[in-house]
Amino acid sequence: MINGILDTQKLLAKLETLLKSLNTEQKKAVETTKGPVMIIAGAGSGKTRVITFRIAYIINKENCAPNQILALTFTNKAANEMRSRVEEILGTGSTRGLWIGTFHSNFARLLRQHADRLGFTSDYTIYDADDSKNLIKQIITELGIATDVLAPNAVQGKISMAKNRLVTPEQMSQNASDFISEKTAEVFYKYNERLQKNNALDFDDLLIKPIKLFNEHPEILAHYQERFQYIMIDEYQDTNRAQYIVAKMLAGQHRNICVVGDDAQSIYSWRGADIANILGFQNDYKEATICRLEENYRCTKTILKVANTVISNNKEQLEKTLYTSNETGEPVTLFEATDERREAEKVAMAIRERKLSSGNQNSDFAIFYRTNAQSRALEDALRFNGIAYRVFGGVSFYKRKEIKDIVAYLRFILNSRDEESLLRIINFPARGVGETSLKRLKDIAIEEGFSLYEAICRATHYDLQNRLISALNDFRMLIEDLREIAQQHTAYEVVAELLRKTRLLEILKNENTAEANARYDNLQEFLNFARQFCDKSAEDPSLNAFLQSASLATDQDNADANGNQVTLMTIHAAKGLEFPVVFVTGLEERLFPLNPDEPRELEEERRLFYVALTRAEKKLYVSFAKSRYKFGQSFPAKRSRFIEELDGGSVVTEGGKLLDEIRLQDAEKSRYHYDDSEYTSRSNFSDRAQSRRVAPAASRQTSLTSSSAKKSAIAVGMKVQHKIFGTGKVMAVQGSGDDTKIKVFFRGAGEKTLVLKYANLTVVE
Ligand SMILES: Nc1ncnc2c1ncn2[C@@H]1O[C@H](COP(=O)(O)OP(=O)(O)OP(=O)(O)O)[C@@H](O)[C@H]1O
Ligand SMILES: [Mg+2]
Repeated sequence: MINGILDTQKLLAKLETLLKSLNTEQKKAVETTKGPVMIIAGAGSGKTRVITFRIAYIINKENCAPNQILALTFTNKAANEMRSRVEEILGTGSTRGLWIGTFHSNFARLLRQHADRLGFTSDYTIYDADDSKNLIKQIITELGIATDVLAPNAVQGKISMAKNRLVTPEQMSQNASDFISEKTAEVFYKYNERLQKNNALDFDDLLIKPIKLFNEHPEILAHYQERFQYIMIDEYQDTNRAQYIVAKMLAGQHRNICVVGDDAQSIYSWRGADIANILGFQNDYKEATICRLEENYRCTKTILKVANTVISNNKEQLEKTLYTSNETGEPVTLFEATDERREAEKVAMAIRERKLSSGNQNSDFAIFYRTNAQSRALEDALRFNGIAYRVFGGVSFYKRKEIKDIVAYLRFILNSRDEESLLRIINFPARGVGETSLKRLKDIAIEEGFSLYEAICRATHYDLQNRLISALNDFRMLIEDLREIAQQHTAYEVVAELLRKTRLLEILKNENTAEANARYDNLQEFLNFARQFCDKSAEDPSLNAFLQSASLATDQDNADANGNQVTLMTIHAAKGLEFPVVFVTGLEERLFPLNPDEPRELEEERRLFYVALTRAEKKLYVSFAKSRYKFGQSFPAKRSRFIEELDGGSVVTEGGKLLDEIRLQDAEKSRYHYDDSEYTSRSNFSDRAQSRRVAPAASRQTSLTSSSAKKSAIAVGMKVQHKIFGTGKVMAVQGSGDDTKIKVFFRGAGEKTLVLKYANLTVVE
């Protein structure tokens, strides 16, 4: 007992210290727990920190059970961080039952409990964007329309947008005025029908089905309204209409809703995010307390100044003040490069230099780009310089073929109505169920009014080849066995058993090609994920929970999965994060801004630039190239208008120098075309790297692979490594034997002539 009291006192003292570490406005936001609260404030002003403290404060001071709090974050990673921060404050286990996560994961969980009310089972499958696109493509084909007339991508975009705006297929059809829009509405209708039939929900459904559920079953809404006494939403500027409505519904009773965001960081309007939600909040909750956070704790004065200067060019924004008491810091460095490879080299060199001069380590650096394709040249240069890095986004681990195949098995084990998954696995690994057999089975299913799987289970009743019947029987037994295992065992055990029974690992191992080996590794990695998941989620290590977490993994997840590596990501994925040193690359017209013609899009691009700049704590680099490869061809590029906006046109302001521009040196200009022939081989090199890419979650240590010195075999064009000068390319070889001299162009140190005998070079493969 005495211990308990002491603990309580200790905890109170801890909370008091924490509250003291907040500024007045932040403290007000934490302590105003009753009634609606809105914090719209600039980058790095502590919005996320306020939400985190608020959760701890409410659990402790308001004596609120964690399961009465709903906290909505933009990524799973942010949710995990918040949860562990609260546990640091209140102790291990103190957040048990807390509903914290993305809209998608919280509502996927809620829907699981009430899926039957909507005609789904709790084992429903979550279709990701690729699954949805495949289904849409199939439907378009079934309607007898060519996919170049009705492009699946475009249709998918329209359907998703409609869903997010709560537009039904019927409404879309009523508003349709031409062939394309009529057919889009028809596909939309059939797509929903097919999802229902497959017992599947897409990402958008996870947001809109709760609204349907609440509208049709007011008693369920009332239950959650009563339960969630406190609701908090981070990154509120990027919520869409459906998210806005569902939050409003849930807050209907207690009205204790706290939203934080920054209109200047709204970067998802292309996905339906609606800035009007901020204005709507004030209308819905006239009594709302508005908090203004004006001090930025993240950036140097210089970085904040350039970010503020840039964003002031936007017309549509709420008035805000943002200052910092941090040091002035270093000027922003601007690099100019001849092409994207040189740009990438400069980034890599700057990282190397900084590691020596400023004591930074790899994990201090982040490199941002506007589009995923840009990461290639950067990856190449980092690898060339022996700098370990990780790429987030791009082709995600879960989208790899072998992983999707395994996931399809797991989905189908739980949900035998999921025909998309069934089609993926029925002949994988090959069991002799070819296209013709499948067609025959589909016909039987239609004739008899069965699902495809029912037809498979009753194969013996039909006139089919014996070999086929036996293959289908084996398949059915495999599925039924695994289904039984899934009912009593953890996700890890199911995955392990699935791999064993299908002999997939063995098959890949025997194949022993580079590709098969990569797949083998990925499957092993997937098995590791399953194990980690089960260790982490002792509360619910079920297959269902594992699949949900795998389906909802975002680009940013596992961004902190240890390892001292440089981070590479798109700016969209960088939201909410911070790094000591940031590189914003590719500042070229029509790349960043991507589409400068449309004023509203230009403003969104500028907000994106603002997000990028404000991720930096100490040092910021921006760069552009004068030519860039696109579609296999080099195109001239023009310096982005955003560069001129960094310092408002003047290089020196009263605060000192803002921008340090490093222009092309003459030597660089003259070697502009020196090794264009090399491009092909280098891009092949990066192709290979691309295919070796592993998951955001899988570790991607890179290192320079070097063979032993092969002095005698040295030749022009080889890449070599020198102890002091780093890596370089052999430009010329003179003389022979002990007198052999070579001329090497080192990326960092320039051209050097060396006596081969003493140079102690290593050939880099
Ligand atoms: N009162 C404070 N004292 C010291 N550091 C603070 C304070 N408030 C916030 N910070 C620190 O400032 C940084 C930015 O905080 P946070 O990420 O919460 O800002 P934010 O407003 O959510 O930023 P963004 O708009 O980028 O999401 C963090 O490192 C945080 O720990
Ligand atoms: Mg934040």
